[in-house]
This record gives sequence, C-alpha cells and structure tokens, in this order.
Amino acid sequence: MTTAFATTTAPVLALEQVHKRFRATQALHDVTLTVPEASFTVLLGPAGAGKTTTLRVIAGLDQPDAGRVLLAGQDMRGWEPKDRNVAMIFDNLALYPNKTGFQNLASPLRIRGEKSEAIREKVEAMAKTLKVLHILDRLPRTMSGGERQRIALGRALIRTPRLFLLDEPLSSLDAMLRIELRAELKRLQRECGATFLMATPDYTEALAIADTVALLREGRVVQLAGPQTLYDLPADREVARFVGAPQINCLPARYVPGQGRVEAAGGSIRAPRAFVEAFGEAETAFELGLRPEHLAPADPDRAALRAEVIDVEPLGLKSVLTVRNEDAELRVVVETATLPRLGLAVGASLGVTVTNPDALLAFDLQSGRRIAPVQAMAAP
Ligand SMILES: Nc1ncnc2c1ncn2[C@@H]1O[C@H](COP(=O)(O)OP(=O)(O)OP(=O)(O)O)[C@@H](O)[C@H]1O
Repeated sequence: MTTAFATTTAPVLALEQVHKRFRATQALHDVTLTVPEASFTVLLGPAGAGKTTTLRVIAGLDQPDAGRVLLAGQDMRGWEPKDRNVAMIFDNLALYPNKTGFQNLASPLRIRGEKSEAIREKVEAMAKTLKVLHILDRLPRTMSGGERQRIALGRALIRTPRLFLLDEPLSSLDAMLRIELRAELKRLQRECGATFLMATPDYTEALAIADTVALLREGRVVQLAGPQTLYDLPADREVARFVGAPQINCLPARYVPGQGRVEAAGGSIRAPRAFVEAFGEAETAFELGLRPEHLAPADPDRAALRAEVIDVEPLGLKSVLTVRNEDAELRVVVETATLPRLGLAVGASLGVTVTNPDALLAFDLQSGRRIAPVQAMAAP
C-alpha cells in the first residue's frame, strides 16, 4: 500500500514548552518534542507519566495551559480536533458488531464519500497488508481477538491523516499477538511513509518499534534518543532501571585516580577510559551501573570479585543468576547450557568478572544523572 503524504519543510509535529495542569496534578511540564515526517516516535513512560495527556493535547482534546502545538509548522491554538488532520487510535479498538470485516474497514472511507471502486481497492490493499483477506465477509463475533484487532487497526490506518496518535494500541492483546502486531505496525508505517506517535509503558515495545523514543517521567521529557542510545547511554539511573530486563545493577562505587581503578562490591576493576575522562584526578564516589549481560562467572582467583549464588532464574536460552557477597547483590546473565558445567546452582561460590568495561555507567550519587560516559545527547 502506498500513500502520498505532503512534504513540508517543517516537522509534522512540534511541541514547544507545553504545560498542562489538572487541579493539583502537573500532568505536563515544559514538554518540548519534535516529530519528523515519516518517523515512528514512541512516548515511553510509566503509568501517569503524561503520555495520554500529551496525545490529547496534540489532538486538541485538551488545551495546554502554556506552550504551543505546531502541526506542519502551524500553531494549532484555537483549532478544533476535527480540523487538525490527526487520527487518534485508542487501545479499545471497537468494531461495529453488525458490519462485516469489509464494511468495518470501509466505514471511514464511506463517511468521507469516496467512490465504491476506490473503497474496494483500498480495503483490499489494507486487508492484504494485515493478512485479513479471508475474514472480510465475516462479522466481528466470528473473528478471533487478534483478527478483530487487525480489522480495527486497519480501519484506523485506512485514512491518511498527517499524523497518527496511538495510545497503547496493543495493550489489550496477549503477548504473542502483541509482538506480531507491533512488527506489522512498524512495517505499515514504513510502507505508508506515515508519521506515528505511539504511547506505551512497555520499554521492549518502544525499543522494538521506535526510530526515536521520548522518555516521559512525571510530565517531563527526560530523554529523547534512538532506542540503542536510550539503552546504552541512559540520561539517568531511573531511565537505566526502566529500560532493560533483568534490571541494571546499581551499586555504590569509588573511582581511585592514582591507580585508575574502580572499587565496588568488595572488588576492583581497571577504570574504563570514559571514567578516567569524566573524573580526571578527582577521587569520586558515585553509583556504578552494570548491566547483567556485561557480567560473567569466572575463576574466583582471577575475577574482580567473589560471591555466592542465591538464586537461579531460567529464562530458556539464558538464565539470571542472583549472586551476593558481603558488599553487594548482583544479577548476572549466563547461557543456561553452561550452568551444569560451571557447577552454578544455589549455594555455589563463584568469581564475577566484567566482560565489557566500556559499557559501564556512572551516575551522580545525589541527582542520579549519568556522569560517565560523558557524551552529548546522541542524535537518534
Ligand atoms: N482529566 C483529568 N483530571 C485530573 N487529572 C488527570 C486528568 N487526566 C490526567 N490526569 C492526571 O495527569 C497525570 C498524567 O496522566 P496521563 O493519563 O497523561 O498519564 P499516562 O502516562 O497516559 O498514564 P497511563 O499509562 O496510566 O495511561 C496523571 O497523574 C493523571 O492522574
């Protein structure tokens, strides 16, 4: 399916210092965000972060207290939702129960007064893309949940607004279907050249689907970055914790400049270059961020630290070990197949080594902001 979208030099959407308060709650605080044409941007954040409010403000369903919403460069102040040429798709994608799959898909086009032939063509193209050609003659009650969701998505996507706003559109689906449909959403967006802004609290969904992620927390954009940057260079400790499973290990640490070493969890490792650059000659206490996949079991005599296994969580191909010593508790990801050979079971002693020192993160003890690696916010 191809659809021509008008090209303008201005981004499809720009939010400029948007504020929104609901009585005691500051739902949005100084939100500034740009969404370029033909991109897939994800608003990621926990419940109550302000995702839905952001989408509603863009759609014109809520008015900002301050700041501007620009669509294709045009200030939307005073514009009715229906005149903004944006489509908002919610999670409860209801279908008309008495209409067939075809009629449901066709309804937005019929409302717009399109000709029958054009409608048939567009519906069939959409049905083919979403793999629902075989159920076009059926009523929703005879479809599976996933089929209904596809028809509903197709009905929303069959129009060609300049911006699609999707509010957790996959949240009511089971895990398998969600993964399948999110890949299709991405493909649809790419093939149509449409511009999507999607809200989700699920970081795996955001990482899998987004070109750019805007991480919202308590009404603020905490980080705007490509998915990999968000994971590798989180703006602060909370972002690092929110993005990634098993969760990143965060532990008190000290940088010792003379020796160029980092001490943590009762052990010591050579400081990565990024830390030397960030800390210079200053002995510094900080919080060390260690992703579980950057740790590995090792010979206790040669490892950075020693610990005891207190839990083993098998996850199929990989397992998560929780290990503890007097100073710290850490999660370590290992290949499940290696567990018996290494004798790793609850109660076993082991050494733990850092496999990728360049991936270590340092956070400020007070503010939690990342202090190493120092890197300008990378372009997504
Ligand atoms: N109409 C309203 N009246 C009062 N408070 C509101 C209203 N709408 C939203 N809020 C509050 O504003 C904050 C942001 O809400 P919002 O629905 O935007 O969050 P969200 O990130 O979409 O959360 P969720 O993932 O749970 O949908 C919350 O504290 C919420 O309680």
